[in-house]
Amino acid sequence: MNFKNNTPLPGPIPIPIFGTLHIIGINPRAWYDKNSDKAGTVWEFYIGHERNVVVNDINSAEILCKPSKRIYKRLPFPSIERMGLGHGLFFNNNYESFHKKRRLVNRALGASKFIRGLVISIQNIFKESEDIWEQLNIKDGLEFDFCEWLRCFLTDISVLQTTKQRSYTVASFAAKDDLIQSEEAKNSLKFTDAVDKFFDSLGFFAFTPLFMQDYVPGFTHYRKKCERNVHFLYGAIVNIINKRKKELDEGAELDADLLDHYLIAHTLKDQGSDKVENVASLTTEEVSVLTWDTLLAGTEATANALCFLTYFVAKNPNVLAKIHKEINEVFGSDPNVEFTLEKLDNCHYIEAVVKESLRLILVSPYTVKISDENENIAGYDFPSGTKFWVDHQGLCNNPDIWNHPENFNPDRFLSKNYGGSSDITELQRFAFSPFGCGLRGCAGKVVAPIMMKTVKDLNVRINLKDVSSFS
Ligand code: HEM
Repeated sequence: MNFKNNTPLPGPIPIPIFGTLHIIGINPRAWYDKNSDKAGTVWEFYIGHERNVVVNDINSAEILCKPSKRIYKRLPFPSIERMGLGHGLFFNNNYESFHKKRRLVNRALGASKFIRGLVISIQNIFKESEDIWEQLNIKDGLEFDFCEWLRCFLTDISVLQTTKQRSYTVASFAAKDDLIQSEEAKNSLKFTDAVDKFFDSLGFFAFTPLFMQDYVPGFTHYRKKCERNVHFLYGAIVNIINKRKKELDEGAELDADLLDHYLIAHTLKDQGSDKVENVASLTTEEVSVLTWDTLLAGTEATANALCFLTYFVAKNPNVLAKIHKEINEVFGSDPNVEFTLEKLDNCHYIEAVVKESLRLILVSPYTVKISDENENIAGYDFPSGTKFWVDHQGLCNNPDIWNHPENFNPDRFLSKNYGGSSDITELQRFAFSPFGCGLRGCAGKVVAPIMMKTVKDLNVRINLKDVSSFS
């Protein structure tokens, strides 16, 4: 194993097979900060024998974040590609194929019919949650793991929007399985359980060198277990798609959700512009992988971001009071009022709260960019194929860019017209990167804040008591 390279950089000393993985420990951020403090703006570490370069300065980030065909590849997941999931969007590092899928996903997620449908689904599933709590006859309040509930809630929404299927994770969570007796509910729980397991395995797939996954007994056993889970999940998605294809062939009405969007893309039923360009429609396999990608990319990230948001709001009663005030002004006092996109657009303060929370703690603190050409970054020459880590958490919390970045201050994102102090500079606009950057930046970056706003507005109906103990 050879750790020599043309541009030696400071960084922890690697060992064969593990590289520097074994010393990262359970708090990768602390490890990262320690190395950055010691080594400065550019340093390196190794995943197995693969070199990874960390860059912390804004100029390097600007180069790596440019939307350019030169730097569009993300960290490869060879074992996931081996399972056939590399030709969708998230794990796709083939430019032509990625570009075709990305345009399609952008179009699907940006369609106003889709966004309106999403807002309605969120309200309906929230109402179900409220009904379940009522059925459980909860009078004096309910203590529950709010983040876990959010995760279930987001899972039900994402499954519905991407596969048209009802899942019952909220019901199962709130009722502790009592209300989940039907075959349909049991199957849906198996499906969402497999989704959870896939998330759990992602870290393993990303950071365990292929050699270890294939040849070191404990690791090989775990890889096989994860593969069985992927095959189950993938098979379930293919079944859903075949069923829907048949319904559409038999003349079923089109819905505004993602599945129908992918199924009719580039066919005669497609009202979008791509039809004109004579692009081939998607195969069942491609629709399955795209469904997989949008289901998985959106759920966990949004649920985690909402957990952080709730934490900050609970810790800042003055912010909660302002949210209540805005909701009363925009929606009135009737808790059953329908949420519309137009009304959500008027929630300027809540939008600022969402942004500030996304800035302060990032769901994905780093992204990895791989250049297809030689690059000169921070004064060093790097060969093509170098893996660069961009520190978005650092960009969003850099004291040279943000005034008191450690404070939770939604006013910094609220325009003066609405009582805030916002005067966001070009540099801040660039540095605000919770959704990553460049060609591979989050495909859900428009829809995610709308989801967060809707959920937050609805959540205000849950009385956050005893906020001091919220941790
Ligand atoms: C607050 C919620 C979310 C956060 C913080 C978030 C963050 C991110 C980040 C950091 C990336 C990687 C970007 C990069 O490599 O530069 C990403 C990719 C992606 N996200 Fe999100 N995301 C969120 C919600 C969503 C939602 C709701 C969807 C879709 C329904 C979605 C779909 C995607 C997809 C498809 C990709 C892969 C894009 C590509 O490879 O071209 N995300 N997201």
